[in-house]
Amino acid sequence: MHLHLSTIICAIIASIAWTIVYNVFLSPLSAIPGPLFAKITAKWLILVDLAGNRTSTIHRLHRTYGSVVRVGPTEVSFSDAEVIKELYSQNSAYMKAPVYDDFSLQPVGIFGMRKKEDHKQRRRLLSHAFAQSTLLETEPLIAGVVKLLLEHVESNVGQPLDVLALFRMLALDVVGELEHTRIASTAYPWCVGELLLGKSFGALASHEPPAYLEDLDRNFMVLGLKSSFPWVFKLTSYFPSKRWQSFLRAPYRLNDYGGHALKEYIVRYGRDPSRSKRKDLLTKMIVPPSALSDAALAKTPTDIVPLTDNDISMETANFVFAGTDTTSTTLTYLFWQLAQHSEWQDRLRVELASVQPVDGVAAFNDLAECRILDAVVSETLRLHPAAPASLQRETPAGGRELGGHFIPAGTVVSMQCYTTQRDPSVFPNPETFDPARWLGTPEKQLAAMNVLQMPFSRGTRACLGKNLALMELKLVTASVVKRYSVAVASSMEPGDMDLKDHFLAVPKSGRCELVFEKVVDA
Ligand code: HEM
Repeated sequence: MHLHLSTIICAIIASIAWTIVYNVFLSPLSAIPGPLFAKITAKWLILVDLAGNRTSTIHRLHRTYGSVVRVGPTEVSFSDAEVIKELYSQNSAYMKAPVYDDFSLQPVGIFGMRKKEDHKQRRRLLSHAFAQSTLLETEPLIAGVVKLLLEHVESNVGQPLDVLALFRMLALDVVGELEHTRIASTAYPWCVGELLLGKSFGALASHEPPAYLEDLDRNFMVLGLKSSFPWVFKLTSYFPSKRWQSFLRAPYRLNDYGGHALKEYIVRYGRDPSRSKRKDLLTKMIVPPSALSDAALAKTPTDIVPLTDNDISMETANFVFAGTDTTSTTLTYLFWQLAQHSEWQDRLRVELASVQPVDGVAAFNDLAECRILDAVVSETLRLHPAAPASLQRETPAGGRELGGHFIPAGTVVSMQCYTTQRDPSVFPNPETFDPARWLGTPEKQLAAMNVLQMPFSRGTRACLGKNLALMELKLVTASVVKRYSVAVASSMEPGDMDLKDHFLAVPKSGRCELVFEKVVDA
C-alpha cells in the first residue's frame, strides 16, 4: 500500500514536471515571450481574470514584452494593426474560441454561435432590426427615456448623483422591461422604453434598480466559475443554501426574462405589425422574413429558417444583457471626463447652440453634423472601452503565421482594444483624454487611428447594437450638456474610477458621483 501511494505521488510529480518542461521549453509557442507562470498554467490568467484584472494585466505585459505575448500555455495575445485585419475581418477564418460555449445557455444566441454558417444565418435575420432606418423609427421611445433621465438630473441639481447607477437604469429602460419588476407607469406616461421587450423596465420611474441589474452583476461571476472551475460549480450546486442556489440561477433568470416578455408581448400586440403598428425591434424579429420588405431581407434566401419563439426569447435576453452595462459604462466615463474637462463642456455647448431640443431632448438628425460631439464620444470609446478585454478566437486547421510566429491550430489568439487604442505611436499621450485628436486630423493619421480603434470589434462578429449605442450616447450627452454643467463630487477618491473588468469594464469603486448645475440661459 505504502509503495503504491508513493508510486502514485511520483507519477503525479513526473506528470507535472513534464507538463512544465513541455509548456516552457518544447511547445511550438515556447519562443513567444511572456511571464513564466502564464507559460506553465492557464490557471494563472484565470485567477487574474477572477480578480477583475485581466485587461490591465495583459496591457502591462504588452508594454513589457512587445506586440506578441504568450498569456497562457495555449493562448497568445497580439496588439499590432496587421493582426487585427487577420483576426477580425469580414472573411476571417478564425472562429470564436471555445470559451464562448461556456458563456452560452441553450438555445445558443447570436453572441455565442461559433459556427460560421449558423452565425451568418442568424445575423441576417437580426441585423435589419438594428439598421439605422429602423432605429430612427424607434427614436421617440428612446427620447422618452432620456426625458425621464433629465428629470432625475433636475431633481438632484447641486448634490452628488451616482451617474453609474443612473445610466444603468437608463440603458436598461431603453432596451426593455420585466413584467415582475414593472412599476405602474401611469405617473410617468412618457416612460416608454420598449425597444426590445415591448415595455420599459420602469427602472428610472421607480427610482430603484430592478432585480434584473443584480442578476446582471452575478451573471459573469457564475459563468466564470462554471467555465474556469467546473468542479467547484458542480460540487457547490448541491449546497442546501437558498441564497447560493439563487446566485447560481442568475444566468437562467436573465434568459427567463426574455421568454416572459415575449409571451406577454404576443398576447398584447399579436404578431402582425400592420395591426399593432408597433415600431420596436421585437416586431422585426417576430415577423417571418418573407413578410418583411426590408432591403436587407429582400436578398435573404428563402431557405433561411425563421426564428422560433425560443430563439427570439434568447436573443432578446441577450440584447438586454449586451446593451445595458456597455452603454451605461461608456456614458459614465464620458461624463466623468467632461466633469474634469470643463473646456470640452463649453465647446460642446457652443456647438449645440443651434440644436432645439423638444421637451429637453435633442433630435438625433440634428446632431448629424456635430463634430465635437462625435470627437467626445470617440475619445471616450478609445480611452474607456466598455468591452476592453481580449476577444478570443481559435486558430484554424493547419495553423497560421501571425505576428512573425507560427501559431498551431487550436491555439487561442486574441487582441484587446484597451491596448490597441493606447498605442503611443498612433495615439500620442494615450492616457490623456483629448477629443482634439479626432478633429481636423490628417487623413493618413486618421486612417491609422481607425484601424486600432475597435471598441465595437470588427468584421462579421462586430457589435450588432453599435447604431443603437451611438444613438443613446449622443442623445444623452447632447441633451444633458445643453442644460447642465457637471463637476466631480468631493466624495470621489483617487482610484475610484480605475478599471476593473470581467469581460465588461466597470469602475473599481462601483460608483461615479458627479454634481450637475443648471446652465444659465439653457
Ligand atoms: C457602447 C456600447 C457597446 C459596446 C462598447 C459594445 C461592444 C461590443 C463588442 C466589443 C462586441 C464583440 C464581442 C465579442 O466578439 O465577443 C459586441 C458584440 C455584440 N453586441 Fe455590443 N456593444 C455595445 C452596445 C450594444 C447594444 C446596445 C446591443 C444591443 C441591444 C449590443 C449587442 C451586441 C450583440 C448582439 C453582439 C454579438 C454580435 C455577433 O456576434 O454577431 N451591443 N459588442
